Amino acid sequence: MRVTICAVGRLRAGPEFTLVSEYLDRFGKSGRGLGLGPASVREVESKKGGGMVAEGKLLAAVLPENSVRVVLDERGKTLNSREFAELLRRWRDEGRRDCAFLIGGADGVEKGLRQEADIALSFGSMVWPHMLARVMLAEQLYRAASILSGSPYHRE
Ligand SMILES: C[S@@+](CC[C@H](N)C(=O)[O-])C[C@H]1O[C@@H](n2cnc3c(N)ncnc32)[C@H](O)[C@@H]1O
Repeated sequence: MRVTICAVGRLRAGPEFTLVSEYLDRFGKSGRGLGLGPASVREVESKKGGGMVAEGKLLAAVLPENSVRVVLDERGKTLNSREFAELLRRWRDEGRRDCAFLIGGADGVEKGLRQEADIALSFGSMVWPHMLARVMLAEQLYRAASILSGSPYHRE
């Protein structure tokens, strides 16, 4: 199952970019034998303004067809890392070819996209900058692949 992170905003070279690249690379390697990955990033930017609605249209345009959709949203459901890994495993076992994660901009993900998503996933009720949410997602993808492969990276 391929993973696509559809995100508002361009991540320039810097610590967040390095971390996202590193974790997604590790996810790709750990997930290969599990039928998970690779992961890629599709970034959108509304240069003419238009806020959340314009960003929503751009995000919808880059979503892979028939993908399972996960919106990252602080009001969403919190999962522990094993539960997140199980969710990925279930979608993979159901034969889903694509899983898309949506990360919004300063105003969040447009309402329609939030309502249509298969799940809204929260990293806690605090609001994080979108680039940190991207780093955390990339790390949790790698952690999920480590859990499913039985690697000792994840400990409880
Ligand atoms: C600066 S936040 C936007 C917050 C905005 N108030 C809202 O209503 O969504 C940018 C993006 O980062 C992600 N994000 C921030 N905090 C999050 C959290 N605690 N859990 C999940 N995603 C989060 C979401 O995708 C959000 O759209």
